[in-house]
Amino acid sequence: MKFKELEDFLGTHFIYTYDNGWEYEWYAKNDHTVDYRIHGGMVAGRWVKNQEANIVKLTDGVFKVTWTEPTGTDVALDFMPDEYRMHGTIFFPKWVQEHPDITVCFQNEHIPLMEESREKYETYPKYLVPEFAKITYIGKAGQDNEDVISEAPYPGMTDDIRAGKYFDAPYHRLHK
Ligand SMILES: C=Cc1ccc(O)cc1
Repeated sequence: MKFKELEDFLGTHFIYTYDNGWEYEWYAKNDHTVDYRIHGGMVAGRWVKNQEANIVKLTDGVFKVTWTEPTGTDVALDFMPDEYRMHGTIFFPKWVQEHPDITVCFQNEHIPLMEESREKYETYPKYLVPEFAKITYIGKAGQDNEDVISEAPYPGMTDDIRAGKYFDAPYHRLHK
């Protein structure tokens, strides 16, 4: 199916691997909310639900997503799903680069720690990571589906999802 309007993009679940090897999983939960899990890279193991974001259509089939996190990390993503390509820029504060372990958690349960850490440690210079990525999976999860990102990442999870072993046909999580 071709993507054209924002409505086509909202409710879509993606897995992609950045050209630097970092693997991410990301869900356009609704027109102002995103969920994600990080499977590879500097902060592998981190996962987040209900991050407020700005999501727009740039032109037919091209979508831009931007947000700022409790850690002070800023993110800008551009999706070209029909080409199985996206581009992401992550703007990490210095402290996340120096202490990535602090951010590797289910962030929703540790918001005060993120806010304390961004005050306690240094912000600058920021560490910019601009990378293209290859989209390896596109799933039509529907909007506000709490099953899409509902547990911590585990080794082999993205292979299970791609193999159709993780979600049933109505896009609910199997083996709960
Ligand atoms: C820091 C979060 C984040 C989430 C998705 C993505 O592609 C890049 C960064």
